[in-house]
Amino acid sequence: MQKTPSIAYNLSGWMDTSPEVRPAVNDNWQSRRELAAALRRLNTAVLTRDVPTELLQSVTATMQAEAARIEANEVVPGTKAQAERNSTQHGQLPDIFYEINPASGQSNAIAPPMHIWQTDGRVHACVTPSWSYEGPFEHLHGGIIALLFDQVLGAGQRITGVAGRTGTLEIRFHHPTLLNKTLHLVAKVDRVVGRKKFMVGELWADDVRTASCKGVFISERNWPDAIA
Ligand SMILES: CCCCCCCCCCCCCCCC(=O)SCCNC(=O)CCNC(=O)[C@H](O)C(C)(C)COP(=O)(O)OP(=O)(O)OC[C@H]1O[C@@H](n2cnc3c(N)ncnc32)[C@H](O)[C@@H]1OP(=O)(O)O
Repeated sequence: MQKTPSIAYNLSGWMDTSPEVRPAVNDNWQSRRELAAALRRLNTAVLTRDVPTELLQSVTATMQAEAARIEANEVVPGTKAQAERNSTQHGQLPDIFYEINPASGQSNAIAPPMHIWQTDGRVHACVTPSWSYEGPFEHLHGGIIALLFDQVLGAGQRITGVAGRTGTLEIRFHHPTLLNKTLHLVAKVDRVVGRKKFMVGELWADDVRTASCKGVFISERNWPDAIA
């Protein structure tokens, strides 16, 4: 009988402690990072070029064929399944989380990607959103700002030693946020009350604070101690 693989649901080591993006854990993840970067580039190019219809149709046919080649491989859906696979190719839970998260995942083409690190009791992040994330003319979409805050405040709560889910996010948009510019986010724990972690964060473009956020993250009653 095949033994059920067990994993430690421990995310320690997931977050960097310096502004440098860490190298991929192996060639497979490095290749995924490069593919994700190519997909982001393609998406932004399609959105920002006056492309002839025939070229669009041709590229679509190519991409459909390429998607089918990838889909022909074994399905391993989601972070948990990938971690439980427990193979050297797939890495451990913190590695997988680092790569596939939709806000910060280096290997997720949806992610801008934002880079997050922890230092001095705060969580910092930087991100350069492209035209793919446009909301109002030439500016960042507010829903993307919410995504960035959710991730940064959500990452910051691990300073308390216990993870939790987002209960409430309250965002104030002070100024429009430009695209194609490196933005900085910072978050910290404001206070902890029972299972509730009250987080605060800010989004900065140069010396302009364009948005600020308050978030409540709530630990589950029976959350495994290892997850932090
Ligand atoms: C996903 C896990 C990742 C783990 C690794 C993390 C580390 C790596 C960083 C990654 C960063 C990712 C960041 C993205 C994180 C998401 O995106 S999570 C997804 C979005 N959120 C959800 O889906 C949450 C859905 N809601 C729920 O599951 C449940 O409502 C909750 C939030 C767990 C609370 O349920 P509950 O435990 O039954 O709460 P309950 O006992 O009724 O209330 C407990 C206390 O909280 C208060 N409360 C309840 N709900 C709320 C609320 N919505 N707002 C404010 N207060 C509330 C109550 O008033 C009560 O307060 P007190 O009476 O004690 O003063």
